[in-house]
This record gives sequence, structure tokens and C-alpha cells, in this order.
Amino acid sequence: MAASEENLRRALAEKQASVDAQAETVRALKSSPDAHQAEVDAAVEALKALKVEAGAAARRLEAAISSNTDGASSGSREAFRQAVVNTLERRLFYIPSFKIYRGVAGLYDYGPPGCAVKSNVLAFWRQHFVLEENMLEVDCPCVTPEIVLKASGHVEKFTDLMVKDEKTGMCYRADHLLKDFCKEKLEKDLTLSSEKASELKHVLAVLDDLSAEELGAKLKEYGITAPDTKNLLSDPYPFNLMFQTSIGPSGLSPGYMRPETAQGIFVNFKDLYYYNGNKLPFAAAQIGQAFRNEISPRQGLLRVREFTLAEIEHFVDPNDKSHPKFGDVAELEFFMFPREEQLAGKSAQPMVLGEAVSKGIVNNETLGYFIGRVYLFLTLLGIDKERLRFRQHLPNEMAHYAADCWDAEIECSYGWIECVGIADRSAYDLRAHSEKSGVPLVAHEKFPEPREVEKLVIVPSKKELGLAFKGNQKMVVEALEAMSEEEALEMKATLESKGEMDFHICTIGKTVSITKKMVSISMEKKKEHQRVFTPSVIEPSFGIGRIIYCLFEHSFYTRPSKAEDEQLNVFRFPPLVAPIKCTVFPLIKSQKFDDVAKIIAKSLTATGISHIIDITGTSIGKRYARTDEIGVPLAITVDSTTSVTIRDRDSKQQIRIGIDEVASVVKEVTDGESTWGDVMWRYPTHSVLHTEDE
Ligand SMILES: Nc1ncnc2c1ncn2[C@@H]1O[C@H](COP(=O)(O)OP(=O)(O)OP(=O)(O)O)[C@@H](O)[C@H]1O
Repeated sequence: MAASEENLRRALAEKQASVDAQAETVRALKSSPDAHQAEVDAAVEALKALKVEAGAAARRLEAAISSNTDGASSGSREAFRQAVVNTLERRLFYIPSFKIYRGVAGLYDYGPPGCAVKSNVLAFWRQHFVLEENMLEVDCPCVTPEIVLKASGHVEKFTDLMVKDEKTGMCYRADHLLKDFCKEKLEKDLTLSSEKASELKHVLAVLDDLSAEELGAKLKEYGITAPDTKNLLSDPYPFNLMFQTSIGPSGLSPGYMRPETAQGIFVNFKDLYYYNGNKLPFAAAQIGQAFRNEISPRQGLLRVREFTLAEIEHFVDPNDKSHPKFGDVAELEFFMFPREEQLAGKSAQPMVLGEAVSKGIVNNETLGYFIGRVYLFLTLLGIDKERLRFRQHLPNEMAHYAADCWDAEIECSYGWIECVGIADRSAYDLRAHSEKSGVPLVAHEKFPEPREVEKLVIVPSKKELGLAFKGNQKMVVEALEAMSEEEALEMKATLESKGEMDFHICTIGKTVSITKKMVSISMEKKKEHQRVFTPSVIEPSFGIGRIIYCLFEHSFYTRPSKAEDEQLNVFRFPPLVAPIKCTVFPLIKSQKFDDVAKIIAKSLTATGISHIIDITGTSIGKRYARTDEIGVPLAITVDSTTSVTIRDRDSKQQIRIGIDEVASVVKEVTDGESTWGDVMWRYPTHSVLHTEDE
């Protein structure tokens, strides 16, 4: 990371801390009966001024990051990444899978500390989401029959465009090659004219919209060849990312390894709804492996072929997307990057979540609630809030049926990475499975009295649409059926007055002309005892490996050792995620101290605290360094038979306490009931402690 960037980050963190402190003062004054109104007003004004300063600091940092495209800066990012990755691989956080057979791209094993971090992250996920919201957790198979993934659209559409090296057969993602080319030209080619630069920027902006033909034409126009050999490339063609298999020995029942866990929840909707007492809203959750045969896996844990997903499907009445607990998160303020700001070329700004929802920037309260909960989850894990933003999808990134989508993006040495997708997918998934399976996946609202209701009925004429749109008929039918009441009524009025109307269909990226003969839209009166509807789905989807990798980068730092030219690596994991909570070192090899260490270990086990005993007898400084490198928060040195020292990883401060108090103090700190500062305050130390180079 560039030094100036680091300074700007620090400045921003300081400003943010002042904002938090002032907000606290305002809250205290507002709730104090003795405070004068003038005093409150002055504090509010001061808070506003601090927020403006924090906003300016954020903009300066953002500008520095986006202008950091020179070799030196990307070089230092590369060096930082190398230091992190070397440490992770050396200490077995993760290991390339099947390494002794030279490995397979995109497959990784978690080693002992990596497994522990992952299981801590997942345990916290369960506590923060499943427990807090009384979600219904399920565990479905990875092998999925074809019909399910046909209904969800994955068989037809879960593709990336691929090109092949014409001589070696090596495969590449066509859009990645074009993206890398444009970015490199923009960053490094100083002779680039302003027209060419804006053309390349335009290509980057529309990259997701390009068809295979358009992408192929661009690759040819720019003379892009295979990166490894410079050989010519084939034309792009779609490659389905799912691993295909067959279920059973006959080979007659095709299946796939699931590319996401969500479908398992959708197909169980009917039973889960019943289990929940036929009540909405409710959420189901699932943690499990997902498989994507990525064309060119890269960036370590960030793009792999098998990974852990943790997904929530929150089912809600489409007419009422309010959330009873929205107030709990409404005052949170963090970096948000709405669509309009992106299109205007601006940067992410801190926004109060409640305002983003009330101004309609975030589509609804439930979506906003989950954005807030995801923010809390990530920052409590240890993700730096200055390098976390919520970016709204641009229209071309969103499926036609989605009401709104936001990605939690975390900045690491590879740039901004999507780690959690939070989408309001409307009723699409349940409708698709209802249609394919013939089982209605619907909810009911019983009326106390029968009601006369006006119902919107949209009936697309498949025959007319087939004649007009041939292969695209199904997409047009789906898009017409998915219209909101407002859109349908507007179409009805236009068709009645003009006979035809332009209609944009995102799935095929085209605007088509709809005529009166192609669809009938009417409002019909009926007596109803209940309302039957397909619930909307709000889906937060967490890529656990991506979150963990970003957490590794955000937690890593180096500090000088006493030995010249040597830097010691430290992961400053919060105790919540630290793979092991404490280490126990007998100061010297001695039976007496070993026995004390065993007594302490026993009490730690009884208290449920993970720990290791290090009896290697190397210097205490080396043993501290070794556990700092895997992020262990506390180290206990046994140097007497009655008391021990406990050393805090980050401050390197120590306290001395009695042996029988160790387990309770370690538990207090690692459970987050007390901070290290609280403990230091309680155990002022006058006796001899250990120096780092002992
Ligand atoms: N190949 C992968 N390796 C690791 N994690 C992944 C991979 N693909 C997706 N994820 C994670 O799964 C989450 C949900 O998947 P989703 O389908 O929304 O991703 P996506 O939009 O296809 O991701 P991308 O555009 O980066 O390929 C993502 O937010 C990400 O954290």
C-alpha cells in the first residue's frame, strides 16, 4: 500500500473517530434533562462540520486510490500481497489442493489455522443471522438434478464467454482479456489520445452488455492475443460454468454440482412455510459448498472452483417490505455507492442508512435492514470500515426481475472485490419453480371478511409473440408477466391509445415493440376470502472464502524485530475470529513449569478456550513472534508456580495474575466482555515481566 494512501486512511479513521465521539455527545445531550437547547444545537452543528470534514477526507483517499495506477503503487500492493500470501501458505492457513501432484488451479485446502478461522467466521454468521432472526437453517445436497437448474435458468444462462488459444488450446475469459487490455492501456500508455481514452472507458462501462460477436470484434480490433503465448485467439463462445454429472449408474439422470445453495431453499419453500405456521415474513438459511468451473481461476481464494457460500432467502409479502427491526440499523453510517453516483463518475460517500432508505436510494426497508446487518457482520469480523463499501448494481448488471441489488465490496490488494451480494429478487425464483414443478409455491393472507377485489390479469398471447419474436418469445412472455401493476396499467393505456408501445427487455438487452394483439391486460372484479401471492425474496449471499481472504489482508501488518532488517508478521484478528485464543509457554524447560502449563491448559479446556502449549524451549521472543504470526491474541508465560504473565499481541503489554485466574481472564477478553485495557486497569503490574528479545 502506498505510504500517502496509508496516511490518508489514518487521517480518515481519525476524522471518523471524531464524528463517532461527537455523535455520542449529541446523543448524551439530547437525553439529558439538564442540557440547554443552545448547547444541543451547538453540538449538532459541530457534528455536521465534522461529517463534512470526514467526507472530504474520504474523497481525498478515494482520489488517491484511483490515481494510484503508477507502477510503484501497484508494485507495493503486489509486495504487500506477497508478504500476506507467503505467511498464509507457510503457516498453513491454506494450501493449494493436491500439491504433491502439482495442484489444480482454483482448488484450495484450508490448513489447521485456516480451518479454525473459517469455522469461527461461520459460527459468528450463524449467531449474527440465523440465531438473531430465528432463521430456518437447512442443509441440502450439492448434487442437483438438471430439472431444478433448468427451472432456475442456470442450464441456459449460467455462462461466461470464453476464447481459446488457437495453438495450445488454453482457455481465457473473453471479457477479462478485454478488461485487462483497456485498464492497462488507460493506466500505462502515456501517448493515449483523449478520444481513445474515452473509447476505452466506454468499453469498460458496457463490458457486461457485449454479445459474443461484439466482444470478438473488439478483441480483433485491439489485436488482443493469448496472454501467455501471444498466439491468435478463437472467437468467443459461451461456456457453462456448472460441473455436469449424472445421478445413478444408468447415466440417464443428468445432474450438476450446485453453483449456489439458494435453489435448495426455494424448492423447499412449501414445507418451510408450513413449518413456520404459514406465516410471512420468514427467512431460511444455508451454508454449503458451491461449484463453478471458472474458466481461468485467479487471485487465490477470490476466484476458485469450489467454495463455501452462506445464503439467506428472506421471504416477504411484496406489498409490505417494511422491517420491524429496521430502527436498529437506521442510524448506521457507512460508505455507499448508489447507481447515480457511479454514472456521474463520483466516488462512494458515507451515508446514513435510514436516509438512503427514506430517500428511495435503497428500494425497501428489508433490503436496507440486511445491508445494515451485513455491514455490522463484516466490521465485527475485523473488516476495515474504510475499505468497505456498498455498491448498487447498475441497470445492466441487474436481472430484469430484480427490484434492487447491492454488493458489499471490500478493497484489498486486488482492488474492490464483491464479497456479499444483497438482492431483492422479487418473486422470480418461486414463480420459476412453481411453473416447472407444477407445485404452487405461494403464500396466503386470509381476510376476516370476504373482499371484492380488482385483479390485474396479464395474458400474453404466446402465438402472436412467437410469430413476432421467435426464439425470444419465452423471454418476452416472462418480462410481460413480471410487470408491476403500475407498468402494466401504463402499457394498457398506451396500447389503447396508440396501439403499440416500446418495451425494454433486460434479459435480451433489447427494446421491442409490443402491439395490442400481443397481450391482454385487464382489471377484473372478484370476491375473495384470501389473497394468494408469490412472496418476494431478499437474498444476501456471502462468499465465505472472499471474506476470509480480505480479512487476512486487513488484519496483516509487520513490525520490526530487535534483529536488524527483520520484520515480524502479525495478524491482528479480533478474538472472535482468531484461530487459537491463547498460547501457553513454560519459560524454561522444567518439569515444574510443564506441570503448571498442564494445569492451565486443563482449566482453559474446561472453559472452552482453544489454546496450544509451546514447550519448544526456544527464546520467549521467538515464541511470541510465532504465535503473533497466526494471530493468537494472548500469550501466557509460565515463569513461576503461583503466577504467570499474560501478554497482549497488539500492544505487547503484559499483566501478572494468579494461575487460578487465568482461564476466567482469558475468557473475559476473548469473549469480548472486557477489553485488554479493562484488564490492564484491574491488574496494575509491578513485578518483572518478559522482554520481547528474551
Ligand atoms: N469463483 C468464486 N470463488 C469464490 N467466491 C465466489 C466465486 N463466485 C462467486 N463467489 C462468491 O459468491 C457470492 C455470490 O455469488 P454471485 O453469483 O452473486 O457472484 P457473481 O456475481 O457471479 O461473482 P463474480 O461476478 O465475481 O463472478 C459472491 O458475492 C462471491 O462472494
